[in-house]
Amino acid sequence: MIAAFRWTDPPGGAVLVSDRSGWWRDPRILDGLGPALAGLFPGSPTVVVSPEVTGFLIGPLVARAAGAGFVEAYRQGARRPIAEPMTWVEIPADHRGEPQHLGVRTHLIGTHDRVLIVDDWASTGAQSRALSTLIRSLGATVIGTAVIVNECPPSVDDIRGLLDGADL
Ligand SMILES: O=P(O)(O)OC[C@H]1O[C@H](OP(=O)(O)OP(=O)(O)O)[C@H](O)[C@@H]1O
Repeated sequence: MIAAFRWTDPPGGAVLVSDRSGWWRDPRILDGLGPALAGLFPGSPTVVVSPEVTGFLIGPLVARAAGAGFVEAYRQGARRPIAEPMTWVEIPADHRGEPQHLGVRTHLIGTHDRVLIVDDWASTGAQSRALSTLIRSLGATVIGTAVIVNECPPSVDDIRGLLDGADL
């Protein structure tokens, strides 16, 4: 996975950005991601929840491996309004320092659910923290957050990664 990852220097950009596309491009890595991420936490989730947009790629892979369903967590303002009733949570500042809201269709998560949050990357842990709050507000249990790269200090919530920031 390390060989398939690159830091890129976009034109006019002040900072390097991560190019994770090599992970999805490699059939062996793509095939292994779901089981590897599902294996970070013992126990059987009933549902995987992932934030837009890269989470929509990773989350279903993990759900398949875990025998769970998948629920999208949308970013407010990123698309046309969703017709069904939504439950939203505020993120005061994401890793870019900008506020945002994440929301799920309320009827898709209930008190019987054990939820695994999945994403490609945890930087500050803000999205994981906010999604945990949202899921608990619906009465469900949060198993933890599984990510490919975890840059958060060990003290930040229950986030587990396949790699940490130093690996890249
Ligand atoms: O731990 P945090 O500080 O909350 O940061 C983690 C988030 O940052 C990235 O999202 P990004 O905004 O780059 O969106 P993307 O999925 O569209 O790449 C990544 O996909 C996580 O969702």
